[in-house]
Amino acid sequence: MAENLPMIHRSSFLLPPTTLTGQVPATYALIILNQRLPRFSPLLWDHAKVRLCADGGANRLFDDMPELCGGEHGGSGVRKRYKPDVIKGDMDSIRPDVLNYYRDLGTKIVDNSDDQDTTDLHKCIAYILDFFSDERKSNLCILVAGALGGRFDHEMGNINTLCRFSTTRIVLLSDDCLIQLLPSNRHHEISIISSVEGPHCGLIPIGIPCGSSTTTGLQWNLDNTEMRFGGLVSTSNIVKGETVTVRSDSDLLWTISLKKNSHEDERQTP
Ligand SMILES: Nc1ncnc2c1ncn2[C@@H]1O[C@H](COP(=O)(O)OP(=O)(O)OP(=O)(O)O)[C@@H](O)[C@H]1O
Ligand SMILES: Cc1ncc(C[n+]2csc(CCO)c2C)c(N)n1
Repeated sequence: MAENLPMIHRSSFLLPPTTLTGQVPATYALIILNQRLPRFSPLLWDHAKVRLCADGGANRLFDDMPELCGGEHGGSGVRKRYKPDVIKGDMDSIRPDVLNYYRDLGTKIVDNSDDQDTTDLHKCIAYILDFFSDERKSNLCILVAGALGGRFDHEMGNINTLCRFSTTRIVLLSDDCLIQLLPSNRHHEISIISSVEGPHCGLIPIGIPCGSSTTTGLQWNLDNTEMRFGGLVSTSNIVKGETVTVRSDSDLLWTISLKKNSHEDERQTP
């Protein structure tokens, strides 16, 4: 039964697509939020089969991508190359010039201004789940750029989205770290790509206390350990091996630091 097999996690989306020979690739979708674009956003873009901007995320794509691409083809060349498939949200943050620019390029605009009860990130995830067939959904991984840092209510809203869509693989990313949910109905094998991530990491129960968690591959492993807010949560832990394993009786957040300059290193080491 699938539940008995480990769920494998590997941050391959942080490596250039050309280096991923011999692996069955995930089907990636990218959502850009309204926060400064992480430096590796062009890489995430190249991995993605569908790219969405959540409302004001379109401003960030428009403003930040030319600079991130080193002004290679001038701002307008970069903007045309990085055309989102969809802009979706309640449209109270996107600038009119940005909306008109991408609409004229052919981006689909979905105005959900009538829905003031779910976040723009939630709306984008719902769109992606409708977009892919059941077969492709089984291999789907949604990358969310700009999900951390800045407003704490937004950060918590983004983490809540992981919990609302707990059966979908979603990775929240910032320049500094990534966060994903490890559902308790599976055990987990996290393959560490040490050129781009680690060593700092954390395992955090969310919503409810966690009665028992057991890990391998960390400096401070959990051994049938209870975690709860107000008691122990595993922060400032360190990855020790190539693989971290996690078993737990409640869902946990897994977070790992991302290395600065990792892509320069990657380019130097073929
Ligand atoms: N400072 C931030 N930190 C983390 N995520 C953010 C931040 N700002 C925006 N986001 C994310 O980007 C999405 C789109 O942002 P946008 O500013 O368009 O949202 P919004 O609904 O207009 O926000 P609000 O009306 O609360 O200011 C949000 O749904 C949220 O997921
Ligand atoms: C209890 C409660 N708190 C806050 C909001 C506000 N809100 C939550 S999501 C959203 C859309 C943001 O694009 C807005 C305005 C609400 N509806 N209900």
